[in-house]
Amino acid sequence: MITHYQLDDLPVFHRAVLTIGSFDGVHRGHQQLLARIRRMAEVRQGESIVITFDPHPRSVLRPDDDSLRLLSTTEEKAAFCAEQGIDHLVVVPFTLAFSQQSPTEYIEQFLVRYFAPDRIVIGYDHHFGKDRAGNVELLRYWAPHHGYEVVEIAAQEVNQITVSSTKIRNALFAGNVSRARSLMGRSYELTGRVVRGQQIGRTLGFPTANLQCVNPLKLVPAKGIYAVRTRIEGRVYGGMLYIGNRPTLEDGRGTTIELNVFDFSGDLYDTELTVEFVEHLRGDLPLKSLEALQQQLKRDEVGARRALAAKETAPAEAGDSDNPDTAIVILNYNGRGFLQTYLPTVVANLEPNCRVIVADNASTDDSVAYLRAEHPETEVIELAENLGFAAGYNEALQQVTAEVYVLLNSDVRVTPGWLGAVLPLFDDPLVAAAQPKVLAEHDPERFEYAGASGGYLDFLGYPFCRGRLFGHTERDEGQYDCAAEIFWATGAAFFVRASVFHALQGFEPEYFAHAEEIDLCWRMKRAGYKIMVEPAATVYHVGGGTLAYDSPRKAYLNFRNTLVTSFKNEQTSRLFWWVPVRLLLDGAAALLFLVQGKFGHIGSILRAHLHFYANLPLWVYRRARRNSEIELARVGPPRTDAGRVSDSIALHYYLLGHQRFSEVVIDQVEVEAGVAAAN
Ligand SMILES: Cc1cc2nc3c(=O)[nH]c(=O)nc-3n(C[C@H](O)[C@H](O)[C@H](O)COP(=O)(O)O)c2cc1C
Ligand SMILES: Nc1ncnc2c1ncn2[C@@H]1O[C@H](COP(=O)(O)OP(=O)(O)O)[C@@H](O)[C@H]1O
Repeated sequence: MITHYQLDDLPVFHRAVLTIGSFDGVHRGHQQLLARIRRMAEVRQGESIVITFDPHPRSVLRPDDDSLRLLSTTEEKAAFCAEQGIDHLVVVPFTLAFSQQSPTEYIEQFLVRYFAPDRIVIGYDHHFGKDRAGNVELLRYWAPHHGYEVVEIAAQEVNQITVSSTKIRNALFAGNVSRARSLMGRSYELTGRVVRGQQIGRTLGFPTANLQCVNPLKLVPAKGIYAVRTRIEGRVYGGMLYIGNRPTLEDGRGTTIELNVFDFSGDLYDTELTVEFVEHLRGDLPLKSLEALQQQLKRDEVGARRALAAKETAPAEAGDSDNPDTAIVILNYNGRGFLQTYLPTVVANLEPNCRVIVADNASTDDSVAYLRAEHPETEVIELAENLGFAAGYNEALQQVTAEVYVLLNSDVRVTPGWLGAVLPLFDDPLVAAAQPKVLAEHDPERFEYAGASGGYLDFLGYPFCRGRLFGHTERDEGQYDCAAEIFWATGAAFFVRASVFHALQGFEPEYFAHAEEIDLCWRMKRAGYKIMVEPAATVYHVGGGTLAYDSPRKAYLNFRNTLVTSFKNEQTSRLFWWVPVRLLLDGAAALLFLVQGKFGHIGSILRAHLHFYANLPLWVYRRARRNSEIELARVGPPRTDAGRVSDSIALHYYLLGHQRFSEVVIDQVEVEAGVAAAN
């Protein structure tokens, strides 16, 4: 490919097939369009030409607007167009005078004079010339006169390209460099010159090359720490990159970009380095001291090396869909009937980049035979024994590579668009888990017990939902249709970021079933992650499928596991008063069961407490181990306040007679889906 920067030096083109635009980032949408232009030129034995402008027209026409941020510099654009097999890139110097040509002058004095086009491929909404008065119609009008043909790019394709560019920018502003990569078809890059800093880095054992962006208009991703690659004298090195204003040092130098290169030593001052963003590791943090910063840097190095190694062995990047690589994993135990009814709804509502896996928990019915015969499109993982929900998923997910897992109960009917509504939440790298709205399959106007429109926690550690308090479920009248940051997402349809699931060692295996998702969400929130609900997606849950809601066994697991969950996750200072209060309240629940004649349930509470105390050493050990895992996985300050109320729902429900969520949580914090920023 030849890049031309001067109109007067252009060669004479033969049968030019040209397109005009800013092609910022030359992402997958652009790539498809460029491939078409190349093919058209080949068929006509002509030359493919991309015309673009530098500086960007917006910075000339609106010089006061400093919001313009570019995904690619002109040099990068040239490299990317060359990769697409384009013959010529013409970079037209954009000036005020150029913008003032009349539309017909633009056609005659610019397009026809310099390119003598055979074909002009142009978006349906393309405008040119003074006051943007020229359009596709005008190009068509002059076509017979000048002997070119106009090919209009349809609205749908143009819109897709625009939406893609916006998505990439938003992904980068949120630090989600993996998403940007899958939309762009290559990693995002930034080039900077190495300047001098305060020379503190070397004293910490981590010299950091301070980069000054070569092009000030280039988009700098969100503050945070990233695993990156860079090339120095022809060799590729891994490294970790910091973007932030160093809250630890409080030196008032504004935002800096600092790179520590692994396995390298040498003077980099005044050289130009290009970094390729591989993965977002965490957000910027104020640390207590330089020693704490040094410890954090050591942990970051471990994380960055792991991320770089994983990317090297990962399978090829996902196709041309926006969705993250997603695996819907259904854990099945003797649920052939449910599979037969509900799996077809999952298969029918799949979206690009999503696949279905059934993990069979050693069923004794003919589930596996049924799957093999009727659902050959579904992968099957056969577990050797029935490990329950928690350990079963831990085991199965060891065998599944994906960016997002959707853990789906076998008794859930999904609806069209459910994946497309929830998955974009994961553009925000701080979102670790999410759920759709869950309605009752057998009473579809009501919320379903497990999850409803998002899980919350009261100050004593009792869970409840938007749409369900204790046993009472509300009718869904759209009252909880806003997306929100919640405390826990239901295990019935649990969207979870795979890397965070594994970093926190998944579910607590001893739980067997019940409340394991609350515990995992709590740990994620303590590590700085967000848990979300997106009610624009709806699923219908049978519920009580494997264990009836009212069974003493369910009550036992419920009391036992919520006890353990609070014990492991509450702050140490709260534990002292919390245990006696909890005992008292569970005692009150036992009295209630006595009145209701549910004697089995009283036994459940007793057994739950006995089990808890008998295993106390295990829980003390687990608490310590989980705490250190959380510290290693930390991406920001804990987010345990969101979705937690500071009073008791038992008080609301039993003493004040409140049955609706909106009577307990008065000010719901509305969150627009997909725009929750990372930092
Ligand atoms: C991987 C990495 C992570 C960092 N994390 C933080 C951080 O969380 N908080 C902070 O204040 N500074 C952080 N820094 C910036 C350091 O404060 C800064 O690089 C160091 O003090 C060296 O500064 P110097 O280049 O001026 O010598 C980080 C730097 C790197 C390379
Ligand atoms: N592995 C490395 N990664 C980054 N910079 C390195 C490395 N080895 C040596 N250097 C040099 O050290 C400088 C950074 O050291 P540092 O003490 O942080 O000083 P400054 O505050 O000037 O950036 C870099 O600019 C580079 O010249």
